[in-house]
Amino acid sequence: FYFYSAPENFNEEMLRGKRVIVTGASSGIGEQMAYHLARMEAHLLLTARTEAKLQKVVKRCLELGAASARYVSGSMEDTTFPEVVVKEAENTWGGLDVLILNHIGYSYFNYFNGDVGHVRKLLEVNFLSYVAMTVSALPMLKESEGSIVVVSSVAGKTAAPFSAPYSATKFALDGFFSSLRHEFIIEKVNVSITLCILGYIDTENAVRAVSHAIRDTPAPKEECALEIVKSGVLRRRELHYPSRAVGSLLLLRDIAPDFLDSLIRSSYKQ
Ligand SMILES: NC(=O)C1=CN([C@@H]2O[C@H](COP(=O)(O)OP(=O)(O)OC[C@H]3O[C@@H](n4cnc5c(N)ncnc54)[C@H](OP(=O)(O)O)[C@@H]3O)[C@@H](O)[C@H]2O)C=CC1
Ligand SMILES: CC(C)CCC[C@@H](C)[C@H]1CC[C@H]2[C@@H]3C(=O)C=C4C[C@@H](O)CC[C@]4(C)[C@H]3CC[C@]12C
Repeated sequence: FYFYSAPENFNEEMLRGKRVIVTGASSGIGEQMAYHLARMEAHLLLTARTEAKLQKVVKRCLELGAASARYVSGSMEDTTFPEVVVKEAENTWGGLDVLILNHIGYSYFNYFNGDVGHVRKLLEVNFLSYVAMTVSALPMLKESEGSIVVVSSVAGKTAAPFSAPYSATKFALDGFFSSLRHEFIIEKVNVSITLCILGYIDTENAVRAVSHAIRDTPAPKEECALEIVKSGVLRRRELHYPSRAVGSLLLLRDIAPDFLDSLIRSSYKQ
């Protein structure tokens, strides 16, 4: 169906020697992706703000078998930082195979408080920096016929309460990257774009933010991270994880949107 052939089955050797950038790799799902990629013997460039955490993750990646692992620390609130990260990859590897965009800025989980400045900042960190990373990395990705992986959420396909700014940034990713995917196909640019639609995952930050308010049991971050890596390498269009829960949610969204909305509200503790 696509003009390029996408492999059917995943094999860990597909990552051996591949040059991969992972953003938001100091904790949560990004950290777990780094460990999977390390086991698969990829070259890693990790980024996030906290240098001390990145040092520990890099050390662990080297122990796990990464072909190489380094980090560059900085904040995606800084509009020059995306290019700094990509330049680091260019200088060390002279190319890039996979760009995994995963970081998010801090969101409060509550009624929208009218703080427009927060929305602006979150759009910069969660959305515009993804665009800037893609623009900088695209020449190398075209050259390698590589892959872009964009980590989003069910909140980027259907809205839930207490996450208005966050949800807006995730919807923006879908609009931008799904449009770009069309253009790549039209222009025969052989760079895949995988949008990852995740449900509630058991990362420390997410559990701290929502466990008091949400009844659901979160899915494991280790398995989630592996599924993201696999779907990117297999050049899938979208990943739905956990697959049944996200699948039913999206089906309901299209056939019974009011019912889905009431289900979502009833999953919140009163
Ligand atoms: N956990 C969940 O329930 C769900 C998560 N997702 C998505 O999965 C992805 C990962 O989420 P999760 O692992 O839970 O998140 P975490 O909060 O665990 O990790 C976020 C990462 O982003 C980094 N980060 C935070 N602020 C900035 C900044 N200003 N500039 C650069 N990096 C920054 C953090 O490191 P540092 O603080 O050192 O900068 C950290 O490495 C996100 O895209 C999220 O939207 C989607 C659905 C559900
Ligand atoms: C049918 C229902 C069970 C489905 C409802 C699922 C809703 C409630 C779940 C699914 C995705 C979840 C959000 C998410 O994507 C990531 C984060 C970032 C974290 O740092 C703070 C919490 C936050 C905003 C989650 C909040 C709760 C969300 C909206």
